[in-house]
Amino acid sequence: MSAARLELRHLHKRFGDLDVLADISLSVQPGEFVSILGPSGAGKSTIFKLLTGGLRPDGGEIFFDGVALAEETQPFAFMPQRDALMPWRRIIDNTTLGLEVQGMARQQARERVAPLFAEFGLDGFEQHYPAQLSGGMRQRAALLRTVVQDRAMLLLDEPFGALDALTRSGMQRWLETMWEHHNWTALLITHDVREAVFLSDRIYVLTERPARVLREITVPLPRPRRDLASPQASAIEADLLETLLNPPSET
Ligand SMILES: Nc1ncnc2c1ncn2[C@@H]1O[C@H](COP(=O)(O)OP(=O)(O)OP(=O)(O)O)[C@@H](O)[C@H]1O
Repeated sequence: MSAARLELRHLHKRFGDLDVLADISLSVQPGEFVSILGPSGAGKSTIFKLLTGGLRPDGGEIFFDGVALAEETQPFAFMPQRDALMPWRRIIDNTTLGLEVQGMARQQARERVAPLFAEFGLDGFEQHYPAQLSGGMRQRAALLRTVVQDRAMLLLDEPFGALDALTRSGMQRWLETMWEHHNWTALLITHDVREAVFLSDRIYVLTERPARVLREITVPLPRPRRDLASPQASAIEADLLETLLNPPSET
């Protein structure tokens, strides 16, 4: 079998006396949508910080396309929990930010992002400021800024956590369509069980801190997943919820 796009082997991280990640091993195949589901404070965002270079692990290894991840390489496009748009920059100039940081001239970056505005539901809002957009539109702008950097893998940290339930459902459908269309490889952090079932090919369930992988499940539902009320989807959701609420006790 060819190498996973991303593989974490026995990652371990502590902050002083606080053991946050006890033992995290997981993998993501090219083109796969994988979620990490876990209780609040378990250490999910810490995993992303280890990937994006903000933190170093105390133990374990990270492989990308079969090669140990080097500090100077950054194959990830990362979208944080909050949209993190700059309020004083127009939407077009917010979406070019990642490219500009990489050294691309603003005009060239604008030419790169402009054709994508329609697909991201932002057509006509290029010259608006973030405060003039809805929450869902801001998240789509943040995702546009993230994906336009053309990195090999997307890291999404609860991208829809701050949205109301209806907007969130619409965004999940939209993201699934975009993921299928663009063939992205994605790793999503969420504590929304239904969101994980809706979007994922596979789900890793973490224990409470210090986090370990409690379960790994495959979601065999056909796509597009329009019918989350189906008995099969409901059964997976109920099973995951039960695991989170009543985790098997440690031996
Ligand atoms: N730089 C840091 N220094 C010290 N402690 C930290 C640091 N970063 C995170 N922590 C602690 O590590 C634990 C895990 O934090 P983390 O943000 O990874 O959790 P999470 O699972 O993403 O939480 P949530 O789902 O609520 O966003 C928390 O107890 C947090 O206080």
